[in-house]
Amino acid sequence: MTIARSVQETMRLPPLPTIRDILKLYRLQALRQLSQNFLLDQRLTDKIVKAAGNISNSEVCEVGPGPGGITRSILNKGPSKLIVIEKDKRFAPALDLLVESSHQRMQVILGDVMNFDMSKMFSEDKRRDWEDRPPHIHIIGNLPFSVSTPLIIRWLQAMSERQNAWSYGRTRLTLTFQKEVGERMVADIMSEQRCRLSVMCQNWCTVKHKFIIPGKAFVPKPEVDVSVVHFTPRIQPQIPLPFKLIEKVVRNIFGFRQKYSIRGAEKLFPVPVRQKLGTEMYHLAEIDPTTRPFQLTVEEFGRLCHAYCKICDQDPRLHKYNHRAAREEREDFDSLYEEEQALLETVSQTNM
Ligand SMILES: C[S@@+](CC[C@H](N)C(=O)[O-])C[C@H]1O[C@@H](n2cnc3c(N)ncnc32)[C@H](O)[C@@H]1O
Repeated sequence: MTIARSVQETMRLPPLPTIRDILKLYRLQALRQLSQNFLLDQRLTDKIVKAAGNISNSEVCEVGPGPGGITRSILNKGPSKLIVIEKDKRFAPALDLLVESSHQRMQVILGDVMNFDMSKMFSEDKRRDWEDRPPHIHIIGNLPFSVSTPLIIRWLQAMSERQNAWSYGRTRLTLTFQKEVGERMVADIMSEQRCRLSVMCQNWCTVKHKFIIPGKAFVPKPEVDVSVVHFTPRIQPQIPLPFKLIEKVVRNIFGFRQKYSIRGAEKLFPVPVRQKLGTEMYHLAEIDPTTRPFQLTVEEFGRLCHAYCKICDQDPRLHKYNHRAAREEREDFDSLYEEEQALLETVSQTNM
């Protein structure tokens, strides 16, 4: 037996009441309004933790531990430290029981992970350069879907800015999502599921769809099945531009999924110059305007983002243009383009 393995063996949890017993003991009912569903089957919680890779001697943050099913599987794998972040205070006694059994390795934070800053949460000696191999830090969690999807968008932005847990380097994530959402995250071009989320996730991460957990494995049973997805941040994003800019271009282009992609891209510009600048953007990017959004690779989205930047740099007011807010701003903005509009009208009259 290797030394590492024997350390891991001594780190295993002592016999404990089952999660089902814990739920009974502390009268923990899943709250529907918080979309709580618990995993009671240890083979499944072990499988989620296995999907994270080798976590022994690593520092782990579990988000949304609830009564602690996945938490136990994590502790049994011998991490040097486990910090759990749970919003619902009712789970504190069940989690404290694990703290006592964990050889001082576990800490509970009662709070909302959405606004939690992890930039000082792990040990300093775990920090790695971004270009180096990922640090021995992992984030694992089975959160409600209403939290996990907005959270991953927020974390992609943090990753792009190397903030939060990504100030330690390329921290990996293993998270659950509604099955359809997990499939979208890994969807390739031409696939039915290809969408904004596919491009955003794949731009900053290598994304792996690990496996599906049937809804019936949870208590209470949700309506849908669940995907376990693993993310490793890329050393270089495929599109090396600011998060907000990429998000804006990708969101607009996917605004009309079944139409020519230029239709969504035109919405990036105010009405009077929409067609002209949309055409210019596709010309600069050397993309066929009749391509549909789901046919565009991340690299092609990159060319479109660069072309959009170039056009905005000629008139920086364009950077701020947002067609959704345009109803209120239209008068203001359109007046900026009055001259151009007049010019366009003159040109079209001359051509008639
Ligand atoms: C779907 S349950 C899963 C519980 C447990 N991980 C399991 O697999 O059995 C989600 C858990 O996340 C917690 N949670 C929900 N929103 C949260 C947030 N914003 N921050 C931290 N925890 C949250 C819930 O209270 C609940 O315990």
